[in-house]
Formats: sequence, C-alpha cells, structure tokens
Amino acid sequence: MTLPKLHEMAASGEKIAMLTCYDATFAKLMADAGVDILLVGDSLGMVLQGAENTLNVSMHHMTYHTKSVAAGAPDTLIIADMPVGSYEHDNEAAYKNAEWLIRSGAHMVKFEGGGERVETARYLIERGIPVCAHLGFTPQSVNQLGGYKIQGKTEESAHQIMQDAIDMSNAGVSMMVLEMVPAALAKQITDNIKALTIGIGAGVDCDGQVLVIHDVLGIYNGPASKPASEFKAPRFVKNFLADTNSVQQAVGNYVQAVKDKSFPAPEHSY
Ligand SMILES: Nc1nc(=O)c2c([nH]1)NC[C@@H]1CN(c3ccc(C(=O)N[C@@H](CCC(=O)O)C(=O)O)cc3)CN21
Ligand SMILES: CC(C)C(=O)C(=O)O
Ligand SMILES: [Mg+2]
Repeated sequence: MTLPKLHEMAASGEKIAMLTCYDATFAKLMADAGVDILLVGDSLGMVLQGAENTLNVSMHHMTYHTKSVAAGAPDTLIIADMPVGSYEHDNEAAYKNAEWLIRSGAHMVKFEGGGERVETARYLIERGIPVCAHLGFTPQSVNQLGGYKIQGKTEESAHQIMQDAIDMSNAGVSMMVLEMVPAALAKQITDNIKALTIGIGAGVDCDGQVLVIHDVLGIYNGPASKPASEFKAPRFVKNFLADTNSVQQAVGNYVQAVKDKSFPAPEHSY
C-alpha cells in the first residue's frame, strides 16, 4: 500500500479501511483480511494498559508496539501516533521522536491538533516524514475539552475545525483523522482539501474510516478502575463480532462494510 494508491482509491470512490493494531498476530490477521492501513494508536494506553485516558503513553510504548505491528504486516501501510509530550514543545524533538517511530517500522506519524501544530507538521514533512493530522475530538486534550464529546457543533467551532483542516492540508499532511465531528462538516472538509480524510464518528463521506480493534470485537468495557456495568460504548462504535464467530471474519466484515459504505450508518454518526 502506498500513498499514491490511496489517492487513486479516494479518486475512484473506494473507501479506505483503517483499524488500530498493536501486535504482530493482529497485524497479520488484518493484512490478510484486507485492512488498508494499520494505526498503532496511543489508544493502547486505554485498551492495553487499562488507563482512563491516553495521557500516560510514552515513546517507548509506541515504538515497542510499532515494531511488533511492522513484524506482522511487512506490506501494509503503518501509521504510529505520537504520544503526549513527544511533539508539542519543540520541533527538533518532534522530528527525533518521529524518526524513532519510522525506524521502528511506521511509514507515517500522526499527532493531534490544528493551527498550533502547523509548523511542526511542516518541519517533519520538509525533512521527509509523512504526517497524518488528527482534528475534532483530540483525546490527548480530553481535560481541556471537558470530556469525551462531539466537536464542531457551533458555527464558530465548525469554522475553526475547517480552517485547521485547510491549514494542515496546506502544510502538506497526507491524511487527517476527523474524530467526533458532525457528518456534514466532515463531508465539507473532505470535499475541500487535498489530504485524505479518515473518520471516526464523522459520517460516511470521509475518504476512509478507522475504529479501535477492541471496539470492533466488542471487548472493550472501560478502564480497569471502573466496573464494566458503568461503561457505555461511544455512538460511533459497532461490534462486528456480534454477527459471526471468528475474529478474522469480524475484521473482514468491517472492511466490507467500510467499502460498501454500510458503515458508518446514521446511527453511528452525529
Ligand atoms: N476503545 C477505545 N475506542 C476509542 O474509540 C478510543 C479509545 N479507546 N481511546 C482513545 C480515544 C478516546 N476516544 C473516545 C472515548 C470515549 C468516547 C465517548 O464516550 N463518547 C460518547 C459520548 C459523546 C458525547 O458526550 O457527546 C459517545 O456516545 O460517543 C468517545 C471517544 C476515542 N478513542
Ligand atoms: C482512535 C484513533 C484515531 C486514535 O487516535 C488511537 O487509536 O489512538
Ligand atoms: Mg490516538
């Protein structure tokens, strides 16, 4: 999988299927099931480590899991999240950390934020590192945003997200994840920027979709510190294992549902 191929897919209307992945066994299974892109997400702080948020994930965690995923899927495009503290403060440190992820097997790095991160995106891209942006709900800012909630609901915040998308695209990012934004806004962004858009709770009109694999399998029920009975899955999640008895088939059904645009349905969107 290459970036030109992904642009061809988008131009021909074929949707891009992305899933989070953290180890070699799942990487191989996902590659065989036709997943186009594997995201080594800092969601691993929540789904692997049992934390309440992604704020305590380190570069060591990210490089360890990136190496495992790369070992399992040598021919699949791999994106790795830059964790909290690895890119916000200075661009040289951001470059060194991004390079470490690339040397661990990632082909592209992803970090959260818009306008305030444009110069960092430019800095890495100028030095040959492909970048994926992440706009809308940005989990690393959960405490500033005041909880897990939809972004871009007011005209002003929708305008801000649109401007961030334009600015990041002009800085040269190859892709951007749009998380928990109204479907109409995600469509408008997708129609107006060069970068490919990958939605999670952003409607069916993005160029592609991403979900956390644990959510696809219906096995995540909240942080280790809280009883499962208190957990309610976010609206954008769908359990693809519910209709089959094999993990391979569940992942295959997710890919199929993204490709035939039956996922996300309006009930998964805002
Ligand atoms: N298992 C898992 N799935 C994810 O999608 C995910 C992670 N972990 N960890 C990192 C971030 C955090 N994310 C989250 C976590 C919770 C909600 C959530 O509870 N959403 C509710 C409330 C929305 C609202 O208040 O409007 C929802 O119903 O969507 C959303 C995104 C997305 N990412
Ligand atoms: C949910 C996706 C987009 C992510 O950033 C992650 O898995 O960390
Ligand atoms: Mg992330």
